[in-house]
Amino acid sequence: MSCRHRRKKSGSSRSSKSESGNSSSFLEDIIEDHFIGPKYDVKISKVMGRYIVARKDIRPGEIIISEQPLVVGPCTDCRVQCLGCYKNLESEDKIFKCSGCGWPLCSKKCPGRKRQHGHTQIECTILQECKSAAFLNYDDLQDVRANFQVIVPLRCLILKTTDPSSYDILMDMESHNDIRRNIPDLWDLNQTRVVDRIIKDWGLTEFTEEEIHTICGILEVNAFEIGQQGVNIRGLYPTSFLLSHDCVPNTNHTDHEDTYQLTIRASTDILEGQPITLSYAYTLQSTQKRREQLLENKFFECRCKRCSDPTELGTYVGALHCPKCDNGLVLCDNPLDLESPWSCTNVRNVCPGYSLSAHSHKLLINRISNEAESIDSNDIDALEHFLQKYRNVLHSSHYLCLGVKVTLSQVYGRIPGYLVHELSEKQLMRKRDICYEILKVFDVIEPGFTRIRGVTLYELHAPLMILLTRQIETQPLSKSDVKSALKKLLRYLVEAKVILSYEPEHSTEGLMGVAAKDALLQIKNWEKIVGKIR
Ligand SMILES: C[S@@+](CC[C@H](N)C(=O)[O-])C[C@H]1O[C@@H](n2cnc3c(N)ncnc32)[C@H](O)[C@@H]1O
Repeated sequence: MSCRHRRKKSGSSRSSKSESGNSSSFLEDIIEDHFIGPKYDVKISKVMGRYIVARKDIRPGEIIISEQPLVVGPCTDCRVQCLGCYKNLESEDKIFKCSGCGWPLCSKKCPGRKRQHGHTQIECTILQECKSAAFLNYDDLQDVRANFQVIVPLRCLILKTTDPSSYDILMDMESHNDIRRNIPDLWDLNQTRVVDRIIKDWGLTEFTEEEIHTICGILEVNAFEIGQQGVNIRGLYPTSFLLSHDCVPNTNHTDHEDTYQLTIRASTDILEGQPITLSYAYTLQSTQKRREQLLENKFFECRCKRCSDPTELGTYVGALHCPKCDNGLVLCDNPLDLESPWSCTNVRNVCPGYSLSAHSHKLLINRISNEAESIDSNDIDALEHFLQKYRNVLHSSHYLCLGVKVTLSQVYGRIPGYLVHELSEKQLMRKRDICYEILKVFDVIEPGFTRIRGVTLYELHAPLMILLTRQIETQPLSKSDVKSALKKLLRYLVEAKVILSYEPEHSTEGLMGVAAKDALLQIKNWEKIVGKIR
């Protein structure tokens, strides 16, 4: 959702613990259920509007909603892309243009041409008849990009005649027009880029300004960011928009690479009557950043448990080290107030007292954040240097450190000079320990069967396996020690395989799931030496 519902995407408390892990038998029991009728009830609250709750107890991994989109198309900040299949076209020497309407397509044979949720015949005819391509200046990609903002609103308007019942569902979604109308930057941009383009420039006078503004709001508040491998698209779904936000969500979602079918699964146990939630913001951010983003893009102030707690549920993902005393942590005095100062929480007789205004804190974090973002994600030395440089400023679980650690967990073992069998024992232990650190924090902020957990468990298996084999080579271990180490590995891999099997087949995560299956077979080979592992 435009900070759209993010694809970043628990099990019972049992299944969400990183160290104890899930029992593999529980995981292997999971079978895809064919669902009969909705698993949720719709409720209304004064604060949140409509939201959904579990109609019965729901288990981790269970599908709650799986549905086709009402509409799909380019994101507002997208690159110039094919209107049919959404392939990025900015690196092409020459952009191919649709022979009908003159808008960008990847080729004459684009699979998304004349296809629902691609470049339909009716869209092509409308864009052609209103001579819309005359407003595309191909010498200025920025200008073409800006024009793409009109595509999804136009697709929504087309539904009014082609599929009135879908249009009614869409128009029943929250637009927050009353709030957005009073944000001149936002409203005026929509007016010039979308409303005026459709009505004045293209002459589609059958639509009203209010109607188009409402659609812009509905998209900002309700659209999901979807698409695989750098594809930058958004979609509106008939039921999934009802999930309320929580900074510790209990679901995650995936979308199908061809059909854009959205599937929402429980990541934790959700008990009957409990709200079914997802996070509209990145979970790996501090309370200040998430709340700012939610206010700016979703128009509400989050007051969830995580936001209300200065320690963010004991994870310290926003904490700083005190520059004035040993071991002091600097936390926000009142996280529900964006203007609140930050102070050292050490007792008075230990710390002389340290405080930072909200403004100074923001400047500091933005500066460090820009530095982190400028690091090449394949440059292990630079990533490690960043962690060293800020070890006395940021808590080791600070989201900026953890973001770098997530990158490190995935590049150690994958890039030339650091391929997994080339790693020294120290580097293997580093990869292993980083994975444990990541799991520990995500077990709290994004618990259960989540993409990050699946990926991190997969990343963890390689250093554990190699460390074990190297250890066996240098100092003989007893059969039972080897067996218990393999048991742990097996548990991690089984869980990774289950979680990653939810991912689209050809996505990086989906392929990792296949690799996890192969790794499991290899562990099985050890049974010839140590006996049955399970
Ligand atoms: C995608 S819509 C969810 C459906 C919406 N409640 C409805 O009735 O159409 C997102 C909007 O729901 C409300 N909302 C969702 N989660 C919320 C939360 N945790 N606290 C306050 N408002 C929330 C906000 O108004 C937000 O802009």
